[in-house]
Amino acid sequence: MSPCVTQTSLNLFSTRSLNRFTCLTISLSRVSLADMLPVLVVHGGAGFIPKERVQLSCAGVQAAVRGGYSKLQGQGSAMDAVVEAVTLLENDHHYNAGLGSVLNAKGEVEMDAIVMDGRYLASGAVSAVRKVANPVQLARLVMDKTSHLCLTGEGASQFARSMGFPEVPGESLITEYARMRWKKNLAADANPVECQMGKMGTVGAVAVDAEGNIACATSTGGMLNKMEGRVGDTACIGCGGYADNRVGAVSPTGEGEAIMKVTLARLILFHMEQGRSAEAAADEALAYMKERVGGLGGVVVVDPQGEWSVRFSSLQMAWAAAQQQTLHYGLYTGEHFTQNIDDPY
Ligand SMILES: NC(=O)C[C@H](N)C(=O)O
Repeated sequence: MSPCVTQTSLNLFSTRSLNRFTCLTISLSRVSLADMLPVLVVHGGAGFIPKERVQLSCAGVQAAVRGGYSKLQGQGSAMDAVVEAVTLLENDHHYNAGLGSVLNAKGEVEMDAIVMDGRYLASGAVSAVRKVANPVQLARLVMDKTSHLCLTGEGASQFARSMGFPEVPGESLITEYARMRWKKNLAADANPVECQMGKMGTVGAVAVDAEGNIACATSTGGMLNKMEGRVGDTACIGCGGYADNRVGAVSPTGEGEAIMKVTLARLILFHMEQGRSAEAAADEALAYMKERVGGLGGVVVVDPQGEWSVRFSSLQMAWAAAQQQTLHYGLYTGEHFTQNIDDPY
């Protein structure tokens, strides 16, 4: 189909002085739906990334968006794309998901993940799961092979074994960096939540495929030095993710307990149902979370037309998006770079 873009404007502005949120909007007028789709948006966690990890954190989200977008350009669905992107990020030790997850109070890895398919409101999740390299793929199996929405702990492990899902030694998911941060936060005067806000790193993705189907996926090691058995927002539908073909999809990151209190993903879609744009809805919900429960975080959002938004109330969030053969990416407030998706890094 020949492109019928008659006017495309890219608005990027920081409203930091007003509300301290990064505001990023792709606003397009008179663009056919076929030109806007497919689209994939990926995040690598809201927080602050130490200088020495910035470059690789940014490279990781770009690689993930390229991997997921190539699925969308082939026969892949939105679900295939978000699972591919999140799998790549789980395998990258620079993020708090899969390999490199933060450790719980006992010094062990326990992870949460969710997927949601906007066609049927189908969803699958795992919580407090161990010895699994790619929890997002196990979450997809929960969706595809069970009548349940979430399996936890040992039950999730048993299900994984029954499906022949590969088990890895728990130790193999632990990095030196994660162990160092765990030790540091064992000190009596430590503040793990504060420290975590310093370096978050949950990963997530939202996508709309060429058919207009919408999906989301999120994966995390949770909060630093959390209690054993703690279940965070990521495993909970409407909190750590939501996708509905009629409205859009959201993948959040941030302080899990705050996200759960305001059911952040569903709250954003509720605002979109009331007529707000993806950007305005995200902005309103993040502001509400901050004001009502003092929580910081970030989100990636898409709507059925392929309009997308990246918003965060934290200092940074590594993100990347792919649409119309263009790679978009950024990290700091107000930052937005673009390049052809086929060009080298
Ligand atoms: N890094 C994060 O985004 C943490 C995640 N939301 C959790 O609380 O489990």
